[in-house]
Amino acid sequence: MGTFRIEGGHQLKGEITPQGAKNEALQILCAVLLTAEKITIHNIPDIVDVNKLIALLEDLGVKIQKKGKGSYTFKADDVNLDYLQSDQFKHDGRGLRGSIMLVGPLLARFGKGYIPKPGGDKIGRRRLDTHFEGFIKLGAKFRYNREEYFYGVEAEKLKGTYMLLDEASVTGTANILMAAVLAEGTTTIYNAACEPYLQQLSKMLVRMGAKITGIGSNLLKIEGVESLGGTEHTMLPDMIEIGSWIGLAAMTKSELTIKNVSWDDLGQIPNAFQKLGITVERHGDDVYIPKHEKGYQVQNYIDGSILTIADAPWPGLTPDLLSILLVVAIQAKGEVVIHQKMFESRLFFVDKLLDMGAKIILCDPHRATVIGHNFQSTLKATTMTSPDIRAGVSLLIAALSAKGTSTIHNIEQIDRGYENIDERLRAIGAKIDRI
Ligand SMILES: CC(=O)N[C@H]1[C@@H](OP(=O)(O)OP(=O)(O)OC[C@H]2O[C@@H](n3ccc(=O)[nH]c3=O)[C@H](O)[C@@H]2O)O[C@H](CO)[C@@H](O)[C@@H]1O
Ligand SMILES: C=C(OP(=O)(O)O)C(=O)O
Repeated sequence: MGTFRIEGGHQLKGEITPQGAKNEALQILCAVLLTAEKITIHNIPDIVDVNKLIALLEDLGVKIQKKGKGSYTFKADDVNLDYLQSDQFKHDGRGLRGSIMLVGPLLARFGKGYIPKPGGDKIGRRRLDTHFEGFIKLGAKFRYNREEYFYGVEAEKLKGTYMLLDEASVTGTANILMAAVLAEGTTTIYNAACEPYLQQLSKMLVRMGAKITGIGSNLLKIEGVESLGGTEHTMLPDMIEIGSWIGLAAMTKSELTIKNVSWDDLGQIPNAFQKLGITVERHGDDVYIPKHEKGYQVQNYIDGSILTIADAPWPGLTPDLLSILLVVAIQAKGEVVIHQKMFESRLFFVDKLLDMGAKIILCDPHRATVIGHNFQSTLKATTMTSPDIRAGVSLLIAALSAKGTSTIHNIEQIDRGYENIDERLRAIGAKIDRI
């Protein structure tokens, strides 16, 4: 188990460039299975989950060449479907959430897709019904081995149809979309998720020859084609990382420039931090956070009632930033309710923040009320364990703002999604060591 040692209480300064988006990378990498032609991808983040998926593709027989930092070519012209029944696949496929999106492309191109129950954050129930209901609607036969937690779908030829998803699942929409592009006839997906990750995937599929309309909306129309060709794709910057650095800057009273953020793809993210009173300035395509010498004051609603920050499917606020917004609220002036609607076990990490001296009431598993210190009291350093990727980074931000030296164990959770985080934070003045 890896550990970070963090000496808190230092202001940071400088520029930080976000990595390529983790959740986009997981979709885009699975899409390479849809064609026998070469696909070139740039800005792939060097993080544990993505590297695990690249290794899975390699084990499936995809020819992979590294062309430079973050740039790879992929050629899936000789896929080894037997690997899908191997014990190694049953073990390795479990290692991350994103592996679930191998199923749609495999089903579409080869008529069968299998996956063990995928991993990812333990943040509450993470069901897969939406994915498999979609495949069944397209004509696939579904089977599930309860003993091995092994899912499978098979179909000679998928047939386009209309479907209304039971929820706007991000990976579910990507999976069904990747199956539908090679189905016979027209598929309509209503209540589709439309995060920038999905917009990017859709645009890539169109460049490969797919016929998709409604990109960016919750109504996708896909006219199936016989086959797809190669393309080149560049990942957007990771919006969750960008949000993490905004929170870090405010909480440590640091002046920070976050470079090349693709501002127009950030949706509600700047707005959510601004509601906490944080100055988030657009400088070209950079985010500039000035030093918050006098702190930041939570904005109430027009009628004076207490602010609630809640997640929602895109274009609502992503749930992946709520843990970070919660931590940043600890030093705000005022009160805020953080409502994590999607996941039921994602707020339990507040216990560690209470140990550090934060004023938080966990109202129920989904809601926490934070009463800000307005920097009148500093958090105390402590020893903690990272329960999931975003809670891990939130604890890291808390530790960097705290008085004294903290330790965070189980940092593998953080490495799952943040590239070389210790080195990049040291470059802007953080005192952090990997021990
Ligand atoms: C690899 C990857 O891309 N992971 C992301 C993906 O996970 P993932 O695709 O697994 O998450 P889903 O979008 O399927 O759903 C996440 C949770 O939200 C609930 N839900 C979802 C949609 C909805 O309209 N209402 C609702 O309550 C689901 O029941 C589930 O508990 O999307 C999540 C939601 O943005 C993010 O937290 C994850 O980082
Ligand atoms: C929940 C997350 O990731 P995953 O879906 O990969 O567990 C996340 O990125 O915050």
